[in-house]
Amino acid sequence: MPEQSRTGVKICGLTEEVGFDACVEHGADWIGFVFFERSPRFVTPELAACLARRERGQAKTVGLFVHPQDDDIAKVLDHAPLDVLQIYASDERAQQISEVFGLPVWLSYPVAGREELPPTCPVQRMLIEPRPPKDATRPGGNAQKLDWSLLAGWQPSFPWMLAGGLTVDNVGEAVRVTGAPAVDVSSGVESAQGIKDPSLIARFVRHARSN
Ligand SMILES: O=C(O)c1ccccc1NCC(=O)[C@H](O)[C@H](O)COP(=O)(O)O
Repeated sequence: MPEQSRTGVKICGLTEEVGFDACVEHGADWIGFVFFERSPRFVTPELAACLARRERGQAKTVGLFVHPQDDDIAKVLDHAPLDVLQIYASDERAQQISEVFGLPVWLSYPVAGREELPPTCPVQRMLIEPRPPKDATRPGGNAQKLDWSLLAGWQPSFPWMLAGGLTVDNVGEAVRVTGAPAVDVSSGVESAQGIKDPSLIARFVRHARSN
């Protein structure tokens, strides 16, 4: 977990060793694996397990699931020991998943307006990101930026994370404008969809914590 005053950083959608090692080397707090088959970042449980074994003790692993059945999660956990489950589902389903698997759950919470910001947190953390475009093939990982002004002055009593369209060039401003205690990125640190760029990862982590 990041120190209290230090912005937490999650790098999501790891698929290969070079990118994974860069996350570890440059101090990412969380490394995400996408178990959504239509994503260019999809990994099998076996590949996730193979990559996770390269972790050297600091970063936590996050498994990302979209409206999963219990079996979908169980099959992954049979191979890959995950520290956190990031879920796209209802509040109630996210709570149920946390109870079934006894793991911390983060609920991905797409918003389009300030009135949609969550008043409560049914799980361990809310991941606030933009509602995907109507033609999107996936609910996240679309390099789509949220209007950060929606979050100005929002100070929930629960842990949250900002995601969506973050890059090495805008993450510092995003943290300053929103006060986000943690940030999440996928597209913004890639040289191609699903391929992470180690230098972008290094710069993103540095800029996220430069405030
Ligand atoms: O990353 C994906 O391909 C993905 C696929 C399906 C559901 C969620 C997905 N990503 C979720 C994340 O947590 C992303 O890191 C987040 O949406 C930010 O993505 P980006 O705007 O590309 O930085």
